[in-house]
Amino acid sequence: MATDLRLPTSNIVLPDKDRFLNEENPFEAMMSRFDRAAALLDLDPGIYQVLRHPEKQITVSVPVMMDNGEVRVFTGHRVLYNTSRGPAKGGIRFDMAVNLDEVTALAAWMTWKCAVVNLPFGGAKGGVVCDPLQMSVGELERLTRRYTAGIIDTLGPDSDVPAPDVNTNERVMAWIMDTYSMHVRHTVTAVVTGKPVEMGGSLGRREATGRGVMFVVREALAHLGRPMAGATVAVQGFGNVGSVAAKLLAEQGCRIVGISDRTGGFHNPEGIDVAAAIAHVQKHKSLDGFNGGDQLSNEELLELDVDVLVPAALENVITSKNAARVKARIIAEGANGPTSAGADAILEEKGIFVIPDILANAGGVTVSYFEWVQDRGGYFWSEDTVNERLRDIMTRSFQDVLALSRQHRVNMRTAAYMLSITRVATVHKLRGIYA
Ligand SMILES: NC(=O)C1=CN([C@@H]2O[C@H](COP(=O)(O)OP(=O)(O)OC[C@H]3O[C@@H](n4cnc5c(N)ncnc54)[C@H](O)[C@@H]3O)[C@@H](O)[C@H]2O)C=CC1
Ligand SMILES: O=C(O)CCC(=O)C(=O)O
Repeated sequence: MATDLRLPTSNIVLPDKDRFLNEENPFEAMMSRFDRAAALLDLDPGIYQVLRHPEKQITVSVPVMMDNGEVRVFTGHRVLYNTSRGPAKGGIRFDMAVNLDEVTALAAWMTWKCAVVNLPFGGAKGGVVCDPLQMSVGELERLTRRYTAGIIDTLGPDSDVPAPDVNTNERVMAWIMDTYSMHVRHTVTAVVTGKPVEMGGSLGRREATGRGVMFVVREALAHLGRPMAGATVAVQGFGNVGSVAAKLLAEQGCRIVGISDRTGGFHNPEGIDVAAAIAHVQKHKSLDGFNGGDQLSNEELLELDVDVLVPAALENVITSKNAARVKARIIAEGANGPTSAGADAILEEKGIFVIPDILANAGGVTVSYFEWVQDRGGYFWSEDTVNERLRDIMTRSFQDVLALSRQHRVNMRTAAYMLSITRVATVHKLRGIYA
């Protein structure tokens, strides 16, 4: 007879949700999806309580000597949401909008994301409240090193492994790796992923999130019986995720008819030259001044009549305020949390097929996992091997979530949460721990 893994029923009172009432609070957005899936799973009440709370929240003050001699003190956070399945994994962002609720939500999303693609990681996220676009390279390096020193106790290849996110990149990861290695007095490449290839980074990591978006869009179009060739696509955000997704979707025959970044966007029904847009951004740091077609706002881009919409910039760009006007047939969430919980029902009613963030943008952390494996093994793979293994994981995960959504007659987001919560809860039960 199989071992009974059920835990004793808990009588802990449900937490007060009042402090998360705002539709656009990312933690609320995450938690309302979690609650819906948990209810369908009939989750053990004790495990339900555990999974509603972050394991650890760290806040540090980060003093930095600016180039003009002034000392400024920045605030940084690192949140470990759940580590039952393995070391905490998740990016670090530098942005003025960073706050503890947002970082906690992003850390929870990392937990579900790693589980949905079945990586042996827990979830974490970090952030520093700053405007990196206004800082010199020297100031950014000092900020990064001091922030790393502030959170050093959590970091390590077996405990907490950062990666790039909004406004951070390979260079920032190199500084984190170096600062950590100096503290422990030997080189530890596996303490961060998304590093330069020359120092233990993986081939294919830079493109991995956008490539993963391309793979799930390909699966979704096939599922809906639509051809990839000629499918029209609009992409919001033209950074790491958006620009690579646009490039690879165009290579697959899609027509990229809309792109945007923080400076605004362009619409061209004939198709935008994505390579030229990437070259423009490399030279000018934004799409501003690019000759890409008719100018349009970010709000208008989201409402274009396209086959596929890829929000790949920020949270909460599709909310109950504009969801009714979204005309895309498929939304592939390249960003984390681009759709508010309030928008979910509206999109579902309109019959829009949403590939949720925790699945659609999991390509990045999947290749981060490959990088961690390669660093620990000291043996590096070819780019083709990385891309093939990424394709296999993204395709299989899409099909796993689709099968569950059909079985339970729920949308893809609820199915993705159900799959990942089940995987995390199962490990909690097996380990016999509540925290
Ligand atoms: N880099 C990665 O591997 C992963 C990133 N993500 C998520 O994807 C999203 C984008 O991340 P990255 O591409 O890495 O960041 P990035 O910093 O490389 O690019 C961000 C892009 O968004 C644009 N943007 C900023 N504010 C905007 C606004 N108000 N309206 C329109 N566009 C705006 C920027 O101009 C830039 O083009 C974030 O939600 C991030 O958490 C998710 C998984 C992995
Ligand atoms: O590559 C990673 O470890 C995490 C990337 C990330 O922050 C994300 O998927 O949101």
